[in-house]
Amino acid sequence: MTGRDQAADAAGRPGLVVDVSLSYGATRIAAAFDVRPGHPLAIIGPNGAGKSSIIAAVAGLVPLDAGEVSIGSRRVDALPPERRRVGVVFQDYVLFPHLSVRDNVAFAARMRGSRAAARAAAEPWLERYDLVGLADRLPSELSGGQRQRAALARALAADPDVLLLDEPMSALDVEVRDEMRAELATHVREFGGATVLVTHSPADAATLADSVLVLEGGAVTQRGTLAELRAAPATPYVRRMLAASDA
Ligand SMILES: Nc1ncnc2c1ncn2[C@@H]1O[C@H](COP(=O)(O)OP(=O)(O)OP(=O)(O)O)[C@@H](O)[C@H]1O
Repeated sequence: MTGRDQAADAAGRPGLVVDVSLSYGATRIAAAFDVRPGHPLAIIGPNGAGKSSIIAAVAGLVPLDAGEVSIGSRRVDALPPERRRVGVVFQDYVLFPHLSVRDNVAFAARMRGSRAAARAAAEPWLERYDLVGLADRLPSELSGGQRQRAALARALAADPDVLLLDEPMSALDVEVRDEMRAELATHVREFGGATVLVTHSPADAATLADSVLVLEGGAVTQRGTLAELRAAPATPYVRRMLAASDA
């Protein structure tokens, strides 16, 4: 058994191993980390640190200069995004604007079968995410929190091995953020697979993740639990970031 197979949990969910480097012209971004199923990792860092790029690299949306992405014993970095079994929820949720909530959630199943079968497959996800009453609406007719739920339901309905959340809370009003954060934490726990979350907020990391990877200027500067970071911040940014929050 390889180390990667051992990263799978008792339910057989695979872990994620990432060791990637990529560049945009002179801007270089590199990170290596692993994520166990059921132990979400938060990537925190200042603007432009490369957090979204790492997420995009795992999802297959930007090309690598070098490195690997493996999910369990499957090496996926040469696969197109749709064959990686990675679900992504972006900052702005990117639901298909011309499709109803029902058809957004049914999207992955629709790629594999008929419209009727896909809509039937979407039904339990609509129920689970409290979207039944909203199923015939377009994304533009939803609130931010409802859009977040729909985007999560769409990502998870595809039965991904890995869930990537890029600033999932940032489009939400402060008033609903605490409630939505708790709701999202419940859904992430229910998913139970390897989950990576990009955030600027230690409060998000505290609620949604087990540990934190700090990315600064395209490189990893620290990894640990929030308590470990607080006990020994590796850089001035980590110190400032934690001081600015009471998470
Ligand atoms: N498509 C692109 N072409 C050129 N440069 C890019 C591209 N995408 C990102 N970059 C640059 O790469 C760096 C990392 O960007 P990235 O979006 O990954 O950072 P981030 O940590 O997610 O930032 P933020 O917190 O502001 O969202 C930035 O300097 C950015 O300008």
